[in-house]
Amino acid sequence: MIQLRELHKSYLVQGNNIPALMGINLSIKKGEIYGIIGHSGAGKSTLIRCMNLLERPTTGEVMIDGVDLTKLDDRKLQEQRRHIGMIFQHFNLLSSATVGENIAFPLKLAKRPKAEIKKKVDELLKLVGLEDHRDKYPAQLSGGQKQRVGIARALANDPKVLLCDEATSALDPQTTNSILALLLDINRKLGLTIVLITHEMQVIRQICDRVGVIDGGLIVEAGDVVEVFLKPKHPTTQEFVEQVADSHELREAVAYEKASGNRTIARVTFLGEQTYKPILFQTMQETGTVFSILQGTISRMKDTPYGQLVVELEGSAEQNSQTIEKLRQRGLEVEVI
Ligand SMILES: Nc1ncnc2c1ncn2[C@@H]1O[C@H](COP(=O)(O)OP(=O)(O)OP(=O)(O)O)[C@@H](O)[C@H]1O
Repeated sequence: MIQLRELHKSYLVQGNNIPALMGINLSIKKGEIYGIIGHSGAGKSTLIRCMNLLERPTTGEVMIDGVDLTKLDDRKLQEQRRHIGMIFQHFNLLSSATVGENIAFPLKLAKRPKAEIKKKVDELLKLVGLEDHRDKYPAQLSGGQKQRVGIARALANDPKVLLCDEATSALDPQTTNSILALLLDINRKLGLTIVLITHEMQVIRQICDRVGVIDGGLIVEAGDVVEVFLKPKHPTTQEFVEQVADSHELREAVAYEKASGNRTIARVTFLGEQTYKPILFQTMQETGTVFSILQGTISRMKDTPYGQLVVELEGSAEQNSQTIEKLRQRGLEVEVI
């Protein structure tokens, strides 16, 4: 649905070219939720704004559903932009218009008939759960409700793609969850392709299918969320994964245990169905190994359950390596740390 090829963007600041994107190649499939994560200044906003040419790339291609936006004249670009909805961190609502009028705005711009606009606004209010707020003004709404208006307005022209620019960064954790749940619901109901940028791994873990990590204007790692999350390779990715992994406490526990003897400590990863099976306990029983758990997580990445246990094996060296071998044979990922 979206292909970015060799995308470069520099800003001219006081006569100097400041590079923000340095050759981005990215392919986003129809119907998926693709997350782009990066630190402040990495180029996230520039990248997402290049996807609808709010920001014109210096060089490179922006293909949306087979059309290269960089090659279009202004009129054709306006037309194509109707297929791309966008929501923003600070909502960007018209403060002097009601909720209903904000949602109707893009339909009026597209010169849709009145009856059609009313029907569409009704549908969208229902979709985002704001049926009772049609005549309120943005100032009378909570942050979460404002973002729901932003989402409804972005969907008014039935876009193929929804771009989300830090859409939950101004919201508290509970409201963030409800907006992410709404985005997931819309993605499933409408088959809409969603691209979101964020600096929070939690957002990626909750709703994205795939993720790209941006650092210094380049995608430094990309892949399925499950893969990238469980085996982060690039140091920046590792930092983001640590945000949600209690790594500090773990490092302390591992250091303490290692200091007190020649122990084997392993991180065992369970994925999908394996997560709820007693594979670890059974294997330890078979090899007669005693173990203790230093840290454990059982959670989900979107629809995929996973578990990660850090265990200390207290058997003989032979028992421990036999245990590790058997766990691997049974399909678990085991990393000795
Ligand atoms: N309009 C602009 N003029 C000049 N430089 C800009 C402009 N917008 C962004 N930049 C620069 O481009 C680089 C990337 O900025 P960008 O806003 O895309 O990063 P970001 O990852 O979205 O950061 P943040 O999360 O802080 O918004 C930064 O060095 C920034 O200073």
